[in-house]
Amino acid sequence: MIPQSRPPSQALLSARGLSKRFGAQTVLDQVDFNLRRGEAIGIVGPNGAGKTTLLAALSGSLPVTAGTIHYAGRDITGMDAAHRCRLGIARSHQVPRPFGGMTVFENVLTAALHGGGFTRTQAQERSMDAIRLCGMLPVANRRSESLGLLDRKRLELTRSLATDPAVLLLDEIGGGLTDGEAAELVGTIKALRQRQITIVWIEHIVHVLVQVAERLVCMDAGRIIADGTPEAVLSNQTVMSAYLGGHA
Ligand SMILES: Nc1ncnc2c1ncn2[C@@H]1O[C@H](COP(=O)(O)OP(=O)(O)OP(=O)(O)O)[C@@H](O)[C@H]1O
Repeated sequence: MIPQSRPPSQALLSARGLSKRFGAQTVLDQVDFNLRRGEAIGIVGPNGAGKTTLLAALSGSLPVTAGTIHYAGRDITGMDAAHRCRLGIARSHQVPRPFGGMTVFENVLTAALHGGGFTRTQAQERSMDAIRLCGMLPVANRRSESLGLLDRKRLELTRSLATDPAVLLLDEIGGGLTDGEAAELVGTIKALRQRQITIVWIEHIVHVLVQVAERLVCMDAGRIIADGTPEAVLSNQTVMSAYLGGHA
């Protein structure tokens, strides 16, 4: 028999029995999660469901209390975020965290050098490619602290892209955008998919999310309560009651 902690053979990234507790509070409760190469998954769920915590656990920025994570056939459960980033797992944060005192280009270059582990020449090329793809060229020489919210969110995406990820974990990069800006963002994410980047995207704006995600995962109270096509998940009774306030 295959041991429980081994990922299914087709999974690129796979979590088994993932739990995270903060003191007495269980924020992730025995989560199993599989991501196949090239997929685009949307993660939805009410506030406090554990979505950001799941992303943090997968990226390595938060150690888990229990469970295992495998990536490309390797157990990465104890590996830190920097190491996982070099292996191809990049994360953008819900609250943008640009390096102050640096331009947009310098921010992106720093990510490519230190997150991606590239040589300076490679890092410059990767940075320019990511900046172009994310529409940041007009602001490339601006100080990051002078950017508005939209550009700071774009910078988060650009920095993670510059590390040359195989898996991109995106946390609410669409919040607060106008319809036109959201359409631009969808265009960018679709371009990333054409580059075979696997995407996990937490987003409250579901009509934007489903333009990219072919699979939705819904979380509530630290558990995955639905996983399937957007149509199936969004019409699921348990999902509807979770959004209306009752836990499944
Ligand atoms: N560092 C922490 N210490 C203590 N509790 C935490 C910590 N981080 C998150 N939590 C708690 O864990 C729960 C899940 O938080 P998380 O941010 O993962 O939810 P979420 O689904 O991403 O919510 P939202 O949609 O509001 O961003 C919340 O109750 C939150 O208060």
